[in-house]
Amino acid sequence: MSQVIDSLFATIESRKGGNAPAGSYTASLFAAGENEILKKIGEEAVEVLIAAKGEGDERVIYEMADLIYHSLVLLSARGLQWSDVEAELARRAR
Ligand SMILES: N=c1c2ncn([C@@H]3O[C@H](COP(=O)(O)OP(=O)(O)OP(=O)(O)O)[C@@H](O)[C@H]3O)c2ncn1[C@@H]1O[C@H](COP(=O)(O)O)[C@@H](O)[C@H]1O
Repeated sequence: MSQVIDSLFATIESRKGGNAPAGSYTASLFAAGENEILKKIGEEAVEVLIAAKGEGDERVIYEMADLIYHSLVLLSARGLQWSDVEAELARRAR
């Protein structure tokens, strides 16, 4: 599972710096800036809540995937790594 996130994060990183393929949504988010990324995270978080309160597990999974993707874009925009989050989770493990 971690491989899926590692691979997605690497793709997100590759969309930085002007070498993204035409039509890249990730590149458009980087171009729009951190406030826009934060806005998307807020929207996606609300969509997870709405799905969990009444739309069923399939929608929860779908919206959570959107939330995780946008969270990875935020990490990348801030120069952070997915491995930073993994390290924090590992630190908490008991
Ligand atoms: N995992 C994602 C991913 N998850 C969500 N999104 C986009 O996030 C946006 C979510 O927007 P909204 O919530 O407003 O929802 P929407 O437009 O109504 O669409 P829904 O997703 O809700 O159906 C949509 O445009 C989705 O396509 C993603 N866009 C890209 N990726 C991955 O990122 C990588 C790079 O993609 P590009 O930058 O587009 O090349 C690829 O591996 C993609 O699979």
